[in-house]
Amino acid sequence: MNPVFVAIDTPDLGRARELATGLAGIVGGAKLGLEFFGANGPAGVAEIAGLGLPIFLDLKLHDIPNTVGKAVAALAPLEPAILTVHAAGGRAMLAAAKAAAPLSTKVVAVTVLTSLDAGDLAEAGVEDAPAKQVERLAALAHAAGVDGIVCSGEEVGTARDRWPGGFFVVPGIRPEGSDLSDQKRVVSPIEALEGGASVLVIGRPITAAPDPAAAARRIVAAL
Ligand SMILES: O=c1ccn([C@@H]2O[C@H](COP(=O)(O)O)[C@@H](O)[C@H]2O)c(=O)[nH]1
Repeated sequence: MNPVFVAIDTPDLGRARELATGLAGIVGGAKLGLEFFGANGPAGVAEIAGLGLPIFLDLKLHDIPNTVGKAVAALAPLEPAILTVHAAGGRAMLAAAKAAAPLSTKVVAVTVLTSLDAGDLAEAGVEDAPAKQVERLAALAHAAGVDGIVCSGEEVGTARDRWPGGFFVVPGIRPEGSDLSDQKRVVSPIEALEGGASVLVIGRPITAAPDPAAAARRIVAAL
């Protein structure tokens, strides 16, 4: 399977359609997140899904178990290949998400956002390093019965060792020479893959390139 999922972060349905059409056959799937969903809703997701790429619905749900379970049930007709929730929502919330998801959907728990470093965690009252917090939340996600986690490429190797059958989604991917933007824990595509990533989420290095298809081809060819 092609592990590259392109993050289509735009509120513009036409632009999303153009990217998904141009990248089908080059990448393995399309990730649609809050920006796209807020503007276009489930109908927009269904329209992009109709273009042929597997859909990763990255809504990072985080609420009480009943609310998250009902939200996942409401999203179930979209049958996303992957759906995110926040591991910090706790064991019962994670279990409720998994129970409400279609069998074909991988429910993955976001551990520590790749835009955060140790200083950011300390500001939120977490004194441990990101790697330790990822380890803790990965163990919780595993125990709760979801399919895997989202973490950075800096932690995926250890996480994979501890959960060999897990599904590991790695954003914060930056090919040599590309802008970090708001990402703080980044690795290259090949480092993420060699670390044990199941899916590489890559947004701006592809979508902000003058020729997104050529940028995606270069990344996939280097794996
Ligand atoms: O920890 C996380 C979780 C999710 N993301 C999402 O991945 C993409 C990354 O986009 P880039 O343009 O390649 O930075 C974006 O949609 C985020 O919402 C993440 O970056 N980190």
